[in-house]
Amino acid sequence: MTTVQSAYQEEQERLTRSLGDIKSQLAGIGPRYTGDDFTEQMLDLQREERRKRLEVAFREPYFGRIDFEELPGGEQKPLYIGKAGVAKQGSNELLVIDWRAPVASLFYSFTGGEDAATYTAPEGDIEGFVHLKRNFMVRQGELVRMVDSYVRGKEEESVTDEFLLYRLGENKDNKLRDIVSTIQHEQDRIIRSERNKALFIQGVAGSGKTTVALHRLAFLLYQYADRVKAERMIIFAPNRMFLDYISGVLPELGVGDILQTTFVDWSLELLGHEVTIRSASDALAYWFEEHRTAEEMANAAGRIKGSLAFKEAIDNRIAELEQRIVPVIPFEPLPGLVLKPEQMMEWYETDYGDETLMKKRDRLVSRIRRWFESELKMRKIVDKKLRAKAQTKLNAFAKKIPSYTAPQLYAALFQGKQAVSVIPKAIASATAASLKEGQAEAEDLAPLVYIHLRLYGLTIPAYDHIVIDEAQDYSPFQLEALKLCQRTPSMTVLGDLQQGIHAYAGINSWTELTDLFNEEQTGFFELNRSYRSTMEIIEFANRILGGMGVGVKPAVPVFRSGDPVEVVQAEHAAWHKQIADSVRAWQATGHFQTISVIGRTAQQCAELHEFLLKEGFEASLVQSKQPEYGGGLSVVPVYLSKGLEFDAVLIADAGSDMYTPDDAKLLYVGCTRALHKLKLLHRESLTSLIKEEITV
Ligand SMILES: Nc1ncnc2c1ncn2[C@@H]1O[C@H](COP(=O)(O)OP(=O)(O)OP(=O)(O)O)[C@@H](O)[C@H]1O
Repeated sequence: MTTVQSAYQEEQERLTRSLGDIKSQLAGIGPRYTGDDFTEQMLDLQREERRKRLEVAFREPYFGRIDFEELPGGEQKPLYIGKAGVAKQGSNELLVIDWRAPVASLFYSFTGGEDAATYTAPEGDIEGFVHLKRNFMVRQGELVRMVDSYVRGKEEESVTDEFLLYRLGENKDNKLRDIVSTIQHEQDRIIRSERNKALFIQGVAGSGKTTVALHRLAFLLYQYADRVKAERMIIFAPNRMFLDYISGVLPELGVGDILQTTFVDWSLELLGHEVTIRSASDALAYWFEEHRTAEEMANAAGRIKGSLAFKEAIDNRIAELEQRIVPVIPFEPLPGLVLKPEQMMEWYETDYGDETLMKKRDRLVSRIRRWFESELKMRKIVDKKLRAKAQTKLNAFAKKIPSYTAPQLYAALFQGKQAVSVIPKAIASATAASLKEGQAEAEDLAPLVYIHLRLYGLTIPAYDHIVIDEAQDYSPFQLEALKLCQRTPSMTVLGDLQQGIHAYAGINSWTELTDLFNEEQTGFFELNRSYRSTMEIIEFANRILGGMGVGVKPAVPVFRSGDPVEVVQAEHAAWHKQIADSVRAWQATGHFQTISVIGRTAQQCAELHEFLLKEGFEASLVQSKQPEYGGGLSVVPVYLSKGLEFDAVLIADAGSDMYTPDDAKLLYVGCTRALHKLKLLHRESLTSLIKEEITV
């Protein structure tokens, strides 16, 4: 038997022993408690937590091993690393170390070399030699793959990326997956970054931004278990379908209860549904079903309403309102009974210091009412008529102390002479008209939420951590609103400017968002390696953006080669048939689990979908309101494909009439969805965004 074979056998035996241990621990947990005793219920919850951890461990106890010799004088020890830490039955000795534990960081940060490696533990930096770094793949209790990526003294034999390449070469189903076994060093730095920061991540398509953010949540919950609670964490994603797509990762990492929502849904809830929103699909249709120029996007209402200039105008308006809260005239409900403005100001300033504006206002009104009641009592005013008259005066006086809901104050910003000057007249009057009907646009939500929070404060517990995915589509104003929902900034904000297809609402530069935080509260990371697609696909997609000029950083592919990208001219009459033939040929290989036909508009996709159904394909049509992503064969409008990925992608029509020079980001998004296979058809001449014809 060779050394490799015997090592493999030893590992298989250890695996079998570990699984046996975990199984018997699971069996020992016993049935669930269903009685009324509170202590028992608490104990039951703890047992359930443990059961879940053990179940995760039973599926795949560990994926890595690192042999570490702590200096000075420590023993060389094998450490097995898995998704959930497990102690040996009846002992404190660890069978599996949680991937988030300090020592496990070595598994991700160590990239070879004979020098001592270091990791940071609560007691300080720990130094030592790494002797072995081994990757495993365990399926149904069997060791199916074992790769040594580092063996001390035999570095020439180390194969750093083999395991990663194997994982990347696999097909994808309808859900994003965890990457604990192959987290890369540059990703690990982000995941393990300290808590009290607004962390910004600019990452190219497929660099693992979404995945990394989810792993970061799991890390924070582990590392700061006493200060961070899952129910006080929130993830903002672009739409419901995307939330469904990422929904498998956190449970697989043993994390539950994190609120996952869209900014629109969250805002409407916070505003108590006082406004309704024009459907997101209408806005998408406006921007994507017709050609819109870059200039139109740059001057869109969303950009202006999302700007800091608008926020400043609102801050000024709130400051003015505050000036008007305390009456400047005395209140005299009865002749000779006078409440002076100075007294009201004193109450306002000294008694309700930190409260929000409308709370202070309401307290002031209550205080005046209490003063009124006690004065009447003291003066023994019993005459009913006199009392009623005084009461009417009180009510009239209280009414004059301004009170606003967020929609009321917001609407006032667009009306008549009082309209704020930063909003162009046409936009102001359109907004005023919609608000009259109780309707708002998505871009009105950030200012509305901001006003609501400034007037009434947060009525839910402040968030411990906020994740914002696809943050290039967020305005500075949205972040300002979210900042009010945290005690200290603790955010992970991720996106890719190169995929900023919603430029009518988002940012052009990260500084628009990073400038909202103090420098010491901010961290900025870039991820330039792309893990999703083959080299051929990434290089092809990079060339689409290449024409955009300065500031565009090309994605760096992992060395994973696949088929060349195909660009094929289609005859008008044969276009449909060519689409069906391509899909059929891909399906026939049996290599691809998810295939997407990506169209330019929702209408084109609906037609293609109908055609594919007629041809006998089982295909789903992705639409903007969709709550779920089903995998398999799907037809997707390009602007809804962002964030998703498919084994094979067919860009249905990359003609010059479909993708104008302004649509580079859109086409880039479409092409970078493909993992293994990318093909583009075009009926008219090929879009000028693709410089060279790669035809087969
Ligand atoms: N370290 C890794 N090991 C294995 N797979 C990885 C790794 N990092 C990323 N991936 C894979 O790369 C793909 C892209 O990841 P993800 O969707 O998180 O990237 P993204 O940067 O958010 O992409 P995009 O901006 O294009 O939507 C996923 O299939 C993910 O599993």
